[in-house]
Amino acid sequence: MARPRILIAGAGSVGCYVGARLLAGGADVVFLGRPRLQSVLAEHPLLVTDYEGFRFETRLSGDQYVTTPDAVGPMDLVLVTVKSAATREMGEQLSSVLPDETPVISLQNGVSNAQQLADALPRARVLAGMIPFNVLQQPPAHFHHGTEGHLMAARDDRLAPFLDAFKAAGLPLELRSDMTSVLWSKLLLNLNNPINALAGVPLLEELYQRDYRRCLAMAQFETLSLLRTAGIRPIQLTSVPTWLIPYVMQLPDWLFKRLASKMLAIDPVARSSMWEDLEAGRPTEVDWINGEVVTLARNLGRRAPVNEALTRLVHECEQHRRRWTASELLSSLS
Ligand SMILES: NC(=O)C1=CN([C@@H]2O[C@H](COP(=O)(O)OP(=O)(O)OC[C@H]3O[C@@H](n4cnc5c(N)ncnc54)[C@H](OP(=O)(O)O)[C@@H]3O)[C@@H](O)[C@H]2O)C=CC1
Ligand SMILES: CC(C)(CO)C(=O)C(=O)O
Repeated sequence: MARPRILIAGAGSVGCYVGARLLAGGADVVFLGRPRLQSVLAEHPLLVTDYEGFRFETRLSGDQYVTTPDAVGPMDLVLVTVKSAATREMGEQLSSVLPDETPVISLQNGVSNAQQLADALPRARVLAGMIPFNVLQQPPAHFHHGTEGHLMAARDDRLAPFLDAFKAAGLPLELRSDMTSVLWSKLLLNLNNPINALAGVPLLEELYQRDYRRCLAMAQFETLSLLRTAGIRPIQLTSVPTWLIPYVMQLPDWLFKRLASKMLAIDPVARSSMWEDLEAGRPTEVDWINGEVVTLARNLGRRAPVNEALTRLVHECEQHRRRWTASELLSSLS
């Protein structure tokens, strides 16, 4: 497709970053977002950068950033990039404006957003997607991609015409037939989100402390055991096989740091999206991450006490913000 028209449904960290890169690659992109960011973008350019030195700055016109779905017009592809709590509302808003069969990719964390969107958009072609890397928003409108990995989405013929646009954007999209495994594999990595949010420090600073890593390993071991029972095989998303990650997390700091420089391309400023939510006083996605593990356990007639505890602690933190040291967090989970 020469110049696909792509809607970013939820112009926040992921949406602005992916949308701006698609724009830089030549696609026709419309951002649907809140009036707050619209007024920022009226004053300041949209700037995107990545950890490998990519930089693109642009001024969006009034037609390129809209705040209601009615202003959107026909779209070739929709990327949904809202937080999980906003998925249903976004789906309902889009349902009145999207032509039948429009491909819609959920570029979100968690394992159930695509289904929620499909329920709200029965006439669209909703597909699960996965975004592995971190995007940090810095005022006024700078979105920085701080970790490695590439986009994935469910294999579907309707996505073939868009692959060149993603490639031109420098964000190749891999089509997969095993999205359940892909999404659970990403969720295993996202089990670090609550730990990073509770720690209140950048990802690297957190991961360089063994007791935080031990908390992550506990949550991952618990999840891997449930996935085995459920017959879901994780795929490898980092340079380390997924099943090995919790073992690596338990290594002493000196050894972990040595391995991490090969294993993790993480920018020193990168933080989890859950930290961003706590910082902004928004409800987090903990119910769509650790909460999904608790639900999976319940469906299998089991319990997931570590993920239950992390869910509870994050909800407490949403009410009364506090920082957990590594040893405090470890003893509260042990
Ligand atoms: N940030 C990251 O590094 C990563 C995030 N992810 C996942 O990607 C998804 C998106 O995350 P992220 O980009 O951080 O989220 P953000 O909160 O930064 O972005 C979502 C934006 O959409 C807006 N929005 C929500 N509902 C509507 C609506 N109905 N109409 C218009 N705008 C709306 C939100 O506004 P408001 O807040 O006012 O509701 C917010 O500005 C999540 O599932 C997240 O877990 C995955 C990998 C990395
Ligand atoms: C990229 C990663 C794993 C970073 O924590 C993430 O998905 C998030 O912040 O939500």
